[in-house]
Amino acid sequence: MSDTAIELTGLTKTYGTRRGLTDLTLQVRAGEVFGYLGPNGAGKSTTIRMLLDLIRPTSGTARVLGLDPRADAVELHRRIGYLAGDFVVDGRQKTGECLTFLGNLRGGVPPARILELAQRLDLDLSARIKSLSKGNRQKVGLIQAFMHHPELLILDEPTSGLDPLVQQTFLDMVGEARRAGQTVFMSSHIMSEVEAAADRVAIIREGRLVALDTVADLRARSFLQVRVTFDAPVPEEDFTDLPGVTGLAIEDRTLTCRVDGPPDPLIKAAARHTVTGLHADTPDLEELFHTYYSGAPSTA
Ligand SMILES: Nc1ncnc2c1ncn2[C@@H]1O[C@H](COP(=O)(O)OP(=O)(O)OP(=O)(O)O)[C@@H](O)[C@H]1O
Repeated sequence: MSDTAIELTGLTKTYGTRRGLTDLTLQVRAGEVFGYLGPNGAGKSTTIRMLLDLIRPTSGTARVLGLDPRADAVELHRRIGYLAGDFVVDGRQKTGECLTFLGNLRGGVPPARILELAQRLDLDLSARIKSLSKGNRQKVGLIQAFMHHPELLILDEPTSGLDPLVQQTFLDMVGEARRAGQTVFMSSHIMSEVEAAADRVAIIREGRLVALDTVADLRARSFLQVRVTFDAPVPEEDFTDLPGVTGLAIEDRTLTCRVDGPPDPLIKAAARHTVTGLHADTPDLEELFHTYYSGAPSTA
């Protein structure tokens, strides 16, 4: 197998006069977990649909597992596990029947494998699909994508509708796929879940690639929003001029600020008082995008 799982060159899709995706060039290496991030309408599903030949590029090319999504569609669909952003299946079927049917289309999947995944995700295989909640339907989508151990998993918003416990199970499954040498390309608009799973991340906005980096480097360029609460009001001068600290605001017993780089100076300054609460958040995707556009993070 080649060491490139997905190769996109100048990939462009327009819908009439509407922009879908503009001149996207990137490579996903075989064996990596690749996070594809962007806000609603950024072009994530448009990209993914072109990988599966569900829609065709206006210009540019996509190669998937070294093959052409159009000419080699049959072979590719066998070697890929795909979860659509709008995963739909026949609602009259029972989940188990549906998964067995989809497994047979892929050359047969042992019932024990389906059962194992259903148990891990806590999905009732005897329930009718139409009676399932959104999250439970999503589990059916995940199982059908993973069950045949595909070389490449293409997952469009895989954790949509899942509760935190199941999200964690999903992340474990991604980790196992990676250790088994499978490649995972997953889209999301939630930075934290991609951070937890991905080796590298691409960020798209308005149809264009705005960042492509390892998660570690993205995180290093990120910052923390910090809130510290104390048992008594604290003087502002104890916290001014701390390295990396900006946007400092102290109201009564609560301090909020932004920290770029190591939080150590702030933590040490705070520790001179009695800390009753500490909350540190990485910025959401929207804020991080802002850093790529203006060169300066927003201080929301
Ligand atoms: N069939 C279509 N006809 C016209 N415009 C479309 C079509 N599909 C997508 N678009 C437009 O292309 C752009 C990208 O949409 P796309 O669905 O790829 O975004 P996305 O990143 O997957 O967003 P989301 O997170 O909301 O699913 C949007 O402006 C959207 O309105």
